[in-house]
Amino acid sequence: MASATLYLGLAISAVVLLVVTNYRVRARKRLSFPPGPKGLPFFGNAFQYPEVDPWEQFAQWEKEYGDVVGLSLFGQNVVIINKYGAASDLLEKRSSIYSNRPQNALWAKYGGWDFAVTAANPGEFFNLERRFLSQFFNTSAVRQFFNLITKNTQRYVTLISTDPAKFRDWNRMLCRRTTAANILSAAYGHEVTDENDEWVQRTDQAMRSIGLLGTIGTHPIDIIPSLGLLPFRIWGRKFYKGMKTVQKCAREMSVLPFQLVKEQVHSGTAIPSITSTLIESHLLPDGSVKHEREIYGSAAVVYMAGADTTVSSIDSFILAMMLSPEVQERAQKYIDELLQGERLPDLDDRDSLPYLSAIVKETLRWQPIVPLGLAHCLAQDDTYRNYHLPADTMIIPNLWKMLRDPDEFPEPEKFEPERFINTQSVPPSLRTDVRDPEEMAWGFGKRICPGRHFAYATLWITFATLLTVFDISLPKDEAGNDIIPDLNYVNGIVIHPKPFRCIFKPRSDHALSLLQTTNDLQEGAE
Ligand code: HEM
Repeated sequence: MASATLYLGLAISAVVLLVVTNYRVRARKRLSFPPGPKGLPFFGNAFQYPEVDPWEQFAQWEKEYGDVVGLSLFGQNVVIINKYGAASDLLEKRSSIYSNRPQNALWAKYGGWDFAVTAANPGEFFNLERRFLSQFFNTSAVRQFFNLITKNTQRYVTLISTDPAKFRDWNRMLCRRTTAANILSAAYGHEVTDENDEWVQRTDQAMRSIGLLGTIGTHPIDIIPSLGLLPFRIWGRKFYKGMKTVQKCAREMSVLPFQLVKEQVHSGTAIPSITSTLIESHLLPDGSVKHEREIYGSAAVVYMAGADTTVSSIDSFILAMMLSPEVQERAQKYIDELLQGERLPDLDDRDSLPYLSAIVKETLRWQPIVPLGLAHCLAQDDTYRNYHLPADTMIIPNLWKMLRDPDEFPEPEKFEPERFINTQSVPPSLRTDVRDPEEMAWGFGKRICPGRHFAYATLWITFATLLTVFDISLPKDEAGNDIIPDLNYVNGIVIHPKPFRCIFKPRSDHALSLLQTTNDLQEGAE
C-alpha cells in the first residue's frame, strides 16, 4: 500500500513537472525579442546601423521602441540599453550571466590580443587577470601610485607653463606622455623621460595597429570564426600584411616588456612595479614564472584601456573650463581658501574639495568618452520584462544616453557640477540623493572598469593642479571674438575632441614659483 501511494505520488509529480515545463517552454516561445527597427532578411539592421555617433540614433530609437531596443546584425542578436534602470537590472543584478564578451576572433584569437582580459569570458583566465588588477588598483592599493601620479601631473603642468601658447596639438602629446608615464611606470617601472620614449612609441604603435584590420567585429572571420583557420593570404595582400603587423605588435605590447622586467628581476635591477611584483610572487625554482600569460596580459591591458580614456577626459575637462568660466572661478575660490597659496594640491585634499570631485563626476557625465561602453554578451537564455533574450545576445549599454538622460540629469548638455553639490551645507558637500554618474561611466557588474580608482585619482589631481596654476580660457580671433571649439568628438570605442586651441594664463607669478619649487624639491629627492 505504501509503495502504491509512493508510485501515485511520483506519477502526479511527473505530470505536474511536465505541465509546468511545457507551460514555461510555450510561454518563452510566446515572449518575443525586444522591439526595434524592422530590418532586411539576412542583413537584419546592418544598413540602419549608423556609422557616425551611433549612440545618438540609439537614443532616438528609444523614443520609438522603449529603453531596451532589439536589433539583428547578420543574424547576431543585439540589444541596446538606453536607461540606467535596465542596465542595472541586467548587467549588475544578473551579472553572473551578462558578463561574457562578444568573441572578436579576428583580433583576439588570430591577431594574438587574447592576453587582454577585455576579450575574455568569465573563467579561470578572466578571474586571475581581474584579481591581479584588483591587487594593485583597488581603493586602498591604488594609493601607492598617488605620489607618482602627482609628480607626473606637476611635470605636465610645468611643461604647459613653459609655452602655454603651443597648446593645440601639443596638449594631446603632453597629456598622452603624462598618462603614458603614469601607466608605464606603474606597470613596468619604466620612467618616461622625453617625447621620443621608445616604450611609449612602441605601445602607441601597437594600439594603432588594431585599426589595420578594419572595424572590430565586422570581418567575415568575426562572423564565422573557423574561417580564420584558412591561410590569411586568401583575404588579400593588404589584409595579410595587416595581420602580421597586428600579431607582431601584440607580442611587442605584452611579452616583450614582460621579458625585459623578468630579466631585471633575475639580475636584481628591477624597479618595483606591477610586473616585477607579480613575477617575484610567481617565480618557480627553475626560474620560470607561473601564470606568465595572465601577468603580462594584466600589465599590457592597463595601457590599452587606461591611456586613451584618461587623455580624452582631461581634454573634455579643458573644454568645459573654457566654456564655463563661472565653474572655474568657483573651483579656484575653493582651492585658494584651502591652500592659501602655500602649496600645490595633493590627493589627500579630495575630502576637503568636494566641488573638485563634483567637477570630475560632471566631466565623466558631460562627455561620456566611452559612449557605448564595451559590449557584454549573454551566456544563457533569459527573460526580462516580457522579452525573451536568447543566449549569445550582444548587449550594448548606451552610456552616452544614460549619462545624458534628462530624467536623471536635467539639462544634460550643460556642464554643471552644482548638480552633485549640497550647497545648503557648510562647507558644501557631495549630494547623496542624486544619481552618481560613476554608477554608469565605469561600466557594470563583473566587468566594471578595474582602473577606475586610478583614473579618478589621475583626473582629480590633474584638474586641481591645472586650476591652481592657470586661468583656462577661450582663444580669440583677430577681431577679438571668442573662438568656440567644435564639440563633435572623433568616433571610436573611446571618443576624442578634435584638436582645439586654448589659453592657459598663469594665475600669478607666485603660482608658477610654487610649481617650480615643487619640481626642484622632487628632482633633489630623486
Ligand atoms: C577616464 C578613464 C576611464 C574610463 C571612463 C573607463 C571606462 C571603462 C568602461 C566603460 C569599461 C567597460 C566596462 C564594462 O564592460 O562594463 C572599462 C573597462 C576596462 N577598463 Fe577602464 N576606464 C578608464 C580608465 C581606465 C584605466 C586608467 C585603466 C587601468 C588602470 C582601465 C582599465 C580597464 C580594463 C582592464 C577594462 C576591461 C575590464 C574587463 O573587460 O573585465 N580603465 N573602462
